[in-house]
Amino acid sequence: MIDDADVWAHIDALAKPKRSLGRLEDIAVRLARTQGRIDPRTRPRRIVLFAGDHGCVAAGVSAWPSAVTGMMVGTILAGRATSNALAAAHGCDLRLVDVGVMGARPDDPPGFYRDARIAEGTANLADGPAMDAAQFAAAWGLGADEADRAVDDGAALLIAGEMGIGNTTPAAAITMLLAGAGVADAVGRGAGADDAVLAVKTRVVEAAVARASAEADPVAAIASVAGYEIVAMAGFFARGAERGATLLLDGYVATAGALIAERLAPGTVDAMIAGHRSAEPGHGAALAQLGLEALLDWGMRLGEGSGALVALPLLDAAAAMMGDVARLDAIGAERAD
Ligand SMILES: O=C(O)c1ccc[n+]([C@@H]2O[C@H](COP(=O)([O-])O)[C@@H](O)[C@H]2O)c1
Ligand SMILES: Cc1cc2nc[nH]c2cc1C
Repeated sequence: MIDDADVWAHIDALAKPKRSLGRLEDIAVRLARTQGRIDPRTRPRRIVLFAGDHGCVAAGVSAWPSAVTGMMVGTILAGRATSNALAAAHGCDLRLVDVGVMGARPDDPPGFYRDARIAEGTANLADGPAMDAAQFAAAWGLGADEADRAVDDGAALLIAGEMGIGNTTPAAAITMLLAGAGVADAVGRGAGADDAVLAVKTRVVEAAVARASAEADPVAAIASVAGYEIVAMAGFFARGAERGATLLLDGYVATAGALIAERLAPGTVDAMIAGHRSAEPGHGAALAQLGLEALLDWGMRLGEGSGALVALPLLDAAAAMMGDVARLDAIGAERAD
C-alpha cells in the first residue's frame, strides 16, 4: 500500500509548476496506487487475447457468423490483426488463448487448445444456461493461469483482449445483472447489428437476464449468461490484481469480465485503469459501477484489446514523469506556486 499524499508530495516536488501536467498527474497517482510504488512500471507488459464462441449466435444476435471468430484467430496467429499491429507499435507482448472457439484449426501452435471441460462455444443462452459451474471454473482457471504466467514472465501491466462473435450479448446481460443497467442501455449494435438483429438481441438478453436473476447462487446466475472468454478475463483480472500487476481495461466485453472479477473477488478494481469508453451504450454504466473513468472516449468498438492498447502510451507518459523527472530542489530552484 502507498499513501496518495506521498505520491502527490513526490509529484509536487518535481521540476515543474504544480499540477502543470493536468490529468496525466491523476493517471500517475492511480498507477502508483495500483502497484504500491512511487515509480510505477508499465514495462514489461502483456496483452492476452481470449477467443471463444457463443451458442446464442444461432438465435440471430450478431451481424456475423461464428466462423469469423476462427478466421480472426487465424489472422491473430498470423500477426495481422489490429491487436497485433497495435501491440507491436507499443512494445506489448501478445498471447492468444482458445477458450472455446468453434471448429478445429490444424495449423494452431502446440498448447493452443483449451481445457477439456470447455466446449466449442457456449450453449445458447436463449434456450438455457450458457455454461455450467465446472465450465465456469475451467474458464476462470485458464484466465488465472495466464495472469500467473505473465507475472512470472515479469509483466507489470496486463491487458485482456477478446475475440468472439456474439459476445456483446453476454456482455449486455452481465452489465444488466451486475451493474443494474436497463436493457435499452445495455444492448447495442456490437460488431454492426442492424435494427432487426438489434430487436432479436434485445429480446434474447431480456429473457436470459430474467432467468439468471431467478438463480439463488451468484456464480450460477453469472454462468448462465456469460461467455468463456469473458469468464477467463475475469479470472485473469482477479489473479493479476492479486499478483500486484496493473490491469488496463479495454471495452464493453472486457469490462463485463471486470464486473465479474469485482463481484467474485472484491477489491480487484483497485488494480484497474479504464483505457477507453467503448461506443457500446452500456459501457458507461459498467464503468460507473466499478467507479472508473475512461482515459479515452474515441468511439472505438472493436474489442481485441484495441482501446487499451491505444491508451497504453498515456500510462507510459505518466510512469516516465514519475520515474525520470528531476526534483525542483535538485536544480536549485524554489517553488513559487
Ligand atoms: O468490447 C467492445 O467494446 C466491443 C464492442 C463491439 C464489438 N466488439 C467485438 O465484436 C465482436 C462481438 O460483436 P457481436 O455484434 O458479434 O456481439 C467481438 O469479437 C468483440 O470483440 C467489442
Ligand atoms: C472482422 C472482425 C474483427 C474483430 N475483432 C474483434 N471483433 C471482431 C469482429 C469482427 C467481425
